[in-house]
Amino acid sequence: MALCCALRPPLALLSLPARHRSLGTATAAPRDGKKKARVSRSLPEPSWEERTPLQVKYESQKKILQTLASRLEELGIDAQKPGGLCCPLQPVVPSPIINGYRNKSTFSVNRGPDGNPKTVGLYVGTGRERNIVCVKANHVENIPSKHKQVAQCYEEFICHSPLDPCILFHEGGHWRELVVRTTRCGHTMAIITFHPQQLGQEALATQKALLKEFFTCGPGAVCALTSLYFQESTMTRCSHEQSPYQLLHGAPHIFEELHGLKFRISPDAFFQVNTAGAEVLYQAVGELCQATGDTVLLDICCGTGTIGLSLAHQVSKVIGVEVVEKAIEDAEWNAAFNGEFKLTVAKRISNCEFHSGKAEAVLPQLLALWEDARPLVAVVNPSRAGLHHRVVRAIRNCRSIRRLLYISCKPEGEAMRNFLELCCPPDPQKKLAGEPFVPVLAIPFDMFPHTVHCELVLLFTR
Ligand SMILES: C[S@@+](CC[C@H](N)C(=O)[O-])C[C@H]1O[C@@H](n2cnc3c(N)ncnc32)[C@H](O)[C@@H]1O
Repeated sequence: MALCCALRPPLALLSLPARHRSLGTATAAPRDGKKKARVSRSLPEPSWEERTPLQVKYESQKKILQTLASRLEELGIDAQKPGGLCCPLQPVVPSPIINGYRNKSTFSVNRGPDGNPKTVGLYVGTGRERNIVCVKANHVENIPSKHKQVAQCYEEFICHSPLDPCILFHEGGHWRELVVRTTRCGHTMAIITFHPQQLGQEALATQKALLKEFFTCGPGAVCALTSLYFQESTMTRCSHEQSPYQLLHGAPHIFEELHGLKFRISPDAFFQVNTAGAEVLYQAVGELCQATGDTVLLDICCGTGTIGLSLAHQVSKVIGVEVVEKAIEDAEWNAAFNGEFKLTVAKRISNCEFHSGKAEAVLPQLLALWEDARPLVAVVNPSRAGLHHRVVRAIRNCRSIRRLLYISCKPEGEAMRNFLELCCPPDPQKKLAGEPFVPVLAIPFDMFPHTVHCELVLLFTR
């Protein structure tokens, strides 16, 4: 069982291991242990409370760049820069919003500290210690009050339902997760996951009707949902293709504004969880791309097309690739809508194409068409699983790509493997033939205040 990331933050920060509690902010740590020990002796180590979370985050990003530098050295690449980092690390860019910034929250249904098995909230504890409980999210600072209100109403609904919560699939029960998504224009989407177990169509229809009634004319109407979805699911997670999101009430999409553009968002489409933070991030990505009028921008793992569409006016063409079909439909709609109505942008958005499918399947053929063409800049923003090795190979072997921005919320994980494959010497066995990339700049963004996590942008050139 995974801990909900909305609750991880304060707990995780407080329990940071001692190795994360070294000194320093904007300057890199000395490379030799001796010097480091001298620094530690001469200055008392500040407690976590004495340091800002941004300093804590800076330290952890620094360690990631130090790890990358040593791994590259092991491959025979002279990568160590001052402080043992693989490239300069800029200070963490703060989020414009600190509290209540989340536009999406996922609430579980499970036993609370009082024993109530119909508690809607967030998990605390660990599976290994068998001490997981579900606690209400009322005091969690990064979740907005609207999300808490919908969670409270859902709890009220399931508490009055004769059906059981589904805690362990094989033990039966029905009521599962609630996802709440909101936008700055006041839209609220709720998605309820339900385990059908042995229920027939008629019984399912009854539950859906009760849910709709509760949220449209019952006590849940205070939430003023603009979309209410229901998904039957017998697995931990189901895509729309595996089990469709069923619209019970309202509009099929919510809409968000970002950099003056309007974005349509489907229930299963990714959107950065901190919209104001995303604006800051995309602005910086635009600057780091150094695009000229004839640049072609590859937006790999593009979601609803936010990065490509934000930068479309700077480049000759945007090519987006994304695995979630509904997100690609959103991206196409977003391109068309903003192209048609946003005549104020310097160039109308008519230069974007989006491809649906796994990047590892789509990209190799796509890049073959662009080899030796105009300058290509690649922006990759994969999920935590990182890029498939075929994607790295296709990028690496496409000579026109001289500049690559890797955006990652977990650079210490699978992304590290990608960094090494991008930068290692040519390796015929792995079919990594092109010139290696070199990391030249790292900028962390505080996309997730109240947590230990950052969004890291790593710029590579060759
Ligand atoms: C962190 S999100 C970034 C989305 C987008 N760049 C943004 O800023 O909104 C990662 C995206 O990668 C997509 N994705 C995951 N695996 C993929 C794959 N194998 N091929 C293409 N897209 C993938 C996910 O569906 C998700 O939309």
